[in-house]
Amino acid sequence: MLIASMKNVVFGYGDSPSLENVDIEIHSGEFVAVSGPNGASKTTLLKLALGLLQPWSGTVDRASRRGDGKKLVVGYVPQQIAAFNSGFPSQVLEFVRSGTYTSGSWFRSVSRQDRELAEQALKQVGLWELRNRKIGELSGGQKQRICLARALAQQPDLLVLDEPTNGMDAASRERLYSLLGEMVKERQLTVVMVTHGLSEASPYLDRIIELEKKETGGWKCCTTTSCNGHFSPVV
Ligand SMILES: Nc1ncnc2c1ncn2[C@@H]1O[C@H](COP(=O)(O)OP(=O)(O)OP(=O)(O)O)[C@@H](O)[C@H]1O
Repeated sequence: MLIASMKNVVFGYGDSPSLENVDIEIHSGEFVAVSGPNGASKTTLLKLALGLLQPWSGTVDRASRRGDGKKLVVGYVPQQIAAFNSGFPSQVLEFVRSGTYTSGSWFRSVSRQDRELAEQALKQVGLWELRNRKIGELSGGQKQRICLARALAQQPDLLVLDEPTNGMDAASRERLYSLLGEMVKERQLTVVMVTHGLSEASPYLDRIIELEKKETGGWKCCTTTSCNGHFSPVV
């Protein structure tokens, strides 16, 4: 099933386009990485795909329903988690559980299922022992992981992650890639992830969307596809 597609998309923040001729399709159950140097418009590409930015021209289509007719749930973990200063008042488990509210009202009472989903997500990212700590007291890598746990607690069909391994040590990065790879295989989760760690992630990836500089100054997308962990250009 086609989850999102971008056809001939052009976008820029100023007078000239920074992203040009973007043609991408994301299918259900794929693990796709978006890669490229700093400033190559990776975050911009995610925001266009999510509908947070509108293209100058071209079309962006997103599925709103799953194959079984239920609403398609999207979990988005942005790059900068600036709001978590030392005074951020929430406790870890409470924050992760708040992810489950996105499927209903903020004002409904917390169900047993919400609790179980939050607990499971926190265990999946390996931070169960920190459940009673204040978020503001955590390290950068730990904050990153609880944001991921919050997104997982939503039981998303599509997970959009912008550099989720920022601040994580090697063991945590490996654990995250392998967890995502497992969820893609077992639950038909679709993952689109901006990363600078292609070599570590590549055993789990189906495709890489690489942003390359054009002679005209903007950036274009080149897609490569996986074959037993080796990637070759899509022709
Ligand atoms: N709101 C904005 N207004 C104007 N320019 C912007 C805005 N957001 C991003 N840009 C510019 O657009 C370009 C692409 O930014 P973007 O954040 O998408 O890059 P990126 O590939 O994700 O970078 P990084 O790897 O450093 O996170 C950069 O030159 C950036 O300065």
